[in-house]
Amino acid sequence: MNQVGKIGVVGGGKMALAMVKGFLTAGLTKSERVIASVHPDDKQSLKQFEQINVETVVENAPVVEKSDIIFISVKPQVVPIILPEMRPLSNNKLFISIAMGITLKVLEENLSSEARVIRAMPNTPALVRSGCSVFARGTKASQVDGELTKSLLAAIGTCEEVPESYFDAITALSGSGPAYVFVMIEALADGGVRMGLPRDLAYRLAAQTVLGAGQLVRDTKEHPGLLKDNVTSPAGSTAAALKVLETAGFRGTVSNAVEAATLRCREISGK
Ligand SMILES: NC(=O)C1=CN([C@@H]2O[C@H](COP(=O)(O)OP(=O)(O)OC[C@H]3O[C@@H](n4cnc5c(N)ncnc54)[C@H](OP(=O)(O)O)[C@@H]3O)[C@@H](O)[C@H]2O)C=CC1
Ligand SMILES: O=C(O)[C@@H]1CCC=N1
Repeated sequence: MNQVGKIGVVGGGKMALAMVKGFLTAGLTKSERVIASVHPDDKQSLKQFEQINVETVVENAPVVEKSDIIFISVKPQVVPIILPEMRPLSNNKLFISIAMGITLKVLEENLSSEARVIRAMPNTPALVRSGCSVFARGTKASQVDGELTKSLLAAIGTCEEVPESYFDAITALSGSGPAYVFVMIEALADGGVRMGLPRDLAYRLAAQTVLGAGQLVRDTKEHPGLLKDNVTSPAGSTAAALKVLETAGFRGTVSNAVEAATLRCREISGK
């Protein structure tokens, strides 16, 4: 635990809170070694950081000054506002930006030339240490910085180093992906309720079904199509359901959703 320096969070919102709670649950750091800037208007985040005994401040400067590793977790539109504030304090600090669409080039150009910068893309299941994250290193970030980032993000799920060119598609797939899956879980449960199940049972079964199906793909490494075939009995109920999904363009719709999110990331990146 001692090797992880003091962690700062600039923009203590939903994703930052999920990560910090994950770090604390993983025993990677202690609440007194974390500091977060939280907007006074974001009363909910303020309360939640206070509940986990993390020091909160309204200014970003003290976060940078007091920390070794600083997570940039404001919305992409706010990044150009906060980088100039942080620049004079950013020498020799490690910055890990999780902001959608904000490139390493933009981060490096707007922080001190001595700042070490990493771009990461986590997702909200980090809260329960089942997230998946990727990261890419900037020009000044060393292999040791990469290993440190990996140790932090791997404590809250899986973590891989990837080329930065993958980031827009990854943001669209795994960054935003939990939202698509939550819609799926809600829809599965709604269907069950429509067919007469109690709501709480329907949510429990829907959540466990998604979790189990994901684990089956991950652990067996079988093709998802084969696993789908294993569920689908000839002239059975699954085949009847799949016909409805295929007729409605389920696959194409999900795939198009990933494309739409990727294009939005590219737009933010100015590509
Ligand atoms: N949510 C997710 O699943 C994921 C999000 N991300 C990225 O994480 C970042 C944050 O997203 P998310 O947590 O959802 O958003 P939130 O809006 O919950 O968090 C951002 C926080 O930054 C605060 N803020 C606004 N302006 C400033 C400022 N000038 N200085 C300091 N803090 C400020 C906001 O306050 P206020 O609300 O008052 O404006 C808010 O509390 C985004 O860049 C997003 O792309 C990445 C992966 C997944
Ligand atoms: O919706 C967004 O812009 C962010 C990026 C990934 C998840 N949430």
